[in-house]
Amino acid sequence: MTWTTGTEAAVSFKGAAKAFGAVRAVDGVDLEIARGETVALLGRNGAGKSTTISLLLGLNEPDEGSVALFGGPPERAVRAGQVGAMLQEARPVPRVTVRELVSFVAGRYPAPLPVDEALRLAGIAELAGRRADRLSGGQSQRVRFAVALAGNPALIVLDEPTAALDVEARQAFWTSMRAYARRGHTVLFSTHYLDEADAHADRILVIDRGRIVADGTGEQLKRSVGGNLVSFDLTGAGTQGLTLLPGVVSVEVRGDRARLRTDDSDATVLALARRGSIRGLEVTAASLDDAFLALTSSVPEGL
Ligand SMILES: Nc1ncnc2c1ncn2[C@@H]1O[C@H](COP(=O)(O)OP(=O)(O)OP(=O)(O)O)[C@@H](O)[C@H]1O
Repeated sequence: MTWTTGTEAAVSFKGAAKAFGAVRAVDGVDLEIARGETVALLGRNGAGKSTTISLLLGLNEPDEGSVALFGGPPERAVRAGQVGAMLQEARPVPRVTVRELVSFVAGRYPAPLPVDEALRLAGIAELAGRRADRLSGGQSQRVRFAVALAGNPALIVLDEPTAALDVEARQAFWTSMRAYARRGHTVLFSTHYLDEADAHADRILVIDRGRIVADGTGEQLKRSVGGNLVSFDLTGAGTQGLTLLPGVVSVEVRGDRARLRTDDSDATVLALARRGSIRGLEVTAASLDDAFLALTSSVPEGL
């Protein structure tokens, strides 16, 4: 079957949209993810990450547009064992051990990983004999990761995979995920954590109100919103004309402090000096957090 070994994108969305009543959870997404990429889907609560993932897995049908995995319908790729998923809500399976659970899932795929390898990769070798329904939240999460890996799928989709993990487990998780990605597999994970997206993805997709509002590396996203932030005390002076200063991309005022996003901080600072506005002056590089806040709206849907 050529479509399993072809060169089509691992993931392809064309104008995909999905609404729940008046809420356009996914609002016209065009997206291609190449085989072997590790991609983070970053967005606030309710931005549309889980809905995008459910369209991708064929759990929901788009109202408009189309979604394809490896050049075919998602259900076909899922049935062919090309996709492994770790979703947010999953009920533990009662009365089976972790090894039995992972073996059962592996057995449903055409070319699974050896069960011990899946357990080891997910960092839960020592939990193999434990009952899967008697684990802590973090342990259960790692079991779900092992379940997602068990079939050795070409594409693995992880919805907020580190949400319940402590710092150590989180690090161990990312080490495992990177090891899996290095085998040439495609990984898509959603997260609220900018640092995780920056550290562990080749590419970050920022989603806001169901739309992809930015697509690039962490560095590219930082640059796209203006490289530096210049802040200073207003000390009663007005904010008039700040947006017109050289280099300034945006102006934000918090209390008595102004923050200018600028793509030419030297020119901005010189112009501020000419205005006499240099009290408490500070120039910092824009962080991914700044980029994220600039790219996404702070007003919840519907307001
Ligand atoms: N089954 C549903 N019925 C009605 N509305 C829904 C449903 N699923 C999602 N929504 C709405 O669609 C929007 C996007 O939700 P989604 O769960 O995709 O966001 P998310 O980015 O995954 O959020 P979170 O980070 O909180 O998990 C939200 O406004 C949500 O309330």
